Amino acid sequence: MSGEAPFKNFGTDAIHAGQEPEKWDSRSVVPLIGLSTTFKQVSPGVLRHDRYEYSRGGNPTRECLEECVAKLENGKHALAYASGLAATMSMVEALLENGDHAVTGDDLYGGTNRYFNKVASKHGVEFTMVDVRNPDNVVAAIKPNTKMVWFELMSNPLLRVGEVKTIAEKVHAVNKDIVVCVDNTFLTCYNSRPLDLGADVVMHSATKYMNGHSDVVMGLLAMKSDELKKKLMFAQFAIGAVPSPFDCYLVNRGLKTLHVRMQRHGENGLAVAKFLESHDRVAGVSYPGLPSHPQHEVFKTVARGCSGMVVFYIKGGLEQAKTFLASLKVFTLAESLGGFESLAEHPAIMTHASVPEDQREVLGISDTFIRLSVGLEDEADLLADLDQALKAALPTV
Ligand SMILES: Cc1ncc(COP(=O)(O)O)c(C=O)c1O
Ligand SMILES: N[C@@H](CC[Se]C[C@H](N)C(=O)O)C(=O)O
Repeated sequence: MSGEAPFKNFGTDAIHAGQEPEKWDSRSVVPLIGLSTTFKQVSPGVLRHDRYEYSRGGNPTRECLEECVAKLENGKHALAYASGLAATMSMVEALLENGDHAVTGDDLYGGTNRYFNKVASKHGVEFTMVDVRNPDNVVAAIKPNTKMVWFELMSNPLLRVGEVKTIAEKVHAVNKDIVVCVDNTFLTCYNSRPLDLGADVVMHSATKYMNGHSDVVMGLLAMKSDELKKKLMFAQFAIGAVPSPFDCYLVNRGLKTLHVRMQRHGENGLAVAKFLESHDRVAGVSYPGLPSHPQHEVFKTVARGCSGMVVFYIKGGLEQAKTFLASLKVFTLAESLGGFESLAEHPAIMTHASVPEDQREVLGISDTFIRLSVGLEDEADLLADLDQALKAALPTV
């Protein structure tokens, strides 16, 4: 799978869409960083080209990024936010009211789970979490007041696959007004385009692969519908969880190499997954790009390739997991993912500590469960590092 040709013109669009030098009086080839918070009006309430008024509502550097993302997602519109969670919150604020209901995946990034169930629920929105591996579970959870379905295409942390096309078709057959939102942080539009598979909105924590350099926190939403864009743009302006022009500049720059980076992340991810699968200190590996993944065939229908996210269970217990993580030299023990550098972490203690313990137990986010974000380093160095750390954790098998 990994290595297949990307979507047509992907690299060219990543580099040129929304970046026209003619946008700027100076004909700048690289977009300028527009720091001004406010823009001179022609007369009260009349804006030049009907565009910028105040930077929360629109900013030229942010617009370059948003146009590029819309193109890469094969959407019509994209909106940028101060973080992935700010994008998620803006969706809920824009689409749900007190008394409304949403169906979500049960395997979600811990912070999304925390936001839905501990924050948004306080404002009268009800959430039902289901295992989206079976699309019928989503349909069965729909109520008359359901307004949104939300799941991760490749879930964090278990790397379960949400069958976007089937889920969107079945949900829309019940009620075409239910907004299906897919968090595609783990795969990106290089590997899958949920809008083309029937989703209404695609969401990213751009903090991860979309920026790819672990130096910006940002969220993105993309969509085809003008009506959804209008609602979401109003919420973006009215709530104000927007990114800085400098961060927009950086993510826009990161996108220019998305296709090159994702190709290598996919190659290294597959190599690591295969290596771990054959390692005698490893109890089990999950990587949707591997034929052994229970949803490998389904995965191939929703994605063209996989990323650098690999999860596995180490043999032994918590002590062995901790020793493994402490012994790594090329991989860094840290939260987050999708950057050029390889990271390793312990979801139960780190990224998913906010998921209630009973839920973690049901899902299998146990003491021996380890998540890797495989970066762009040389494959041989990554494999050697994993090997030495596994042997340090389990000197004998
Ligand atoms: C899959 C996924 N969605 C959403 C988020 C939230 O994004 P952010 O940290 O940019 O707010 C994260 C990580 O934080 C994530 O891993
Ligand atoms: N301690 C943070 C966890 C941040 Se996790 C960041 C990223 N989504 C990942 O999965 O690594 C918290 O929000 O509790």
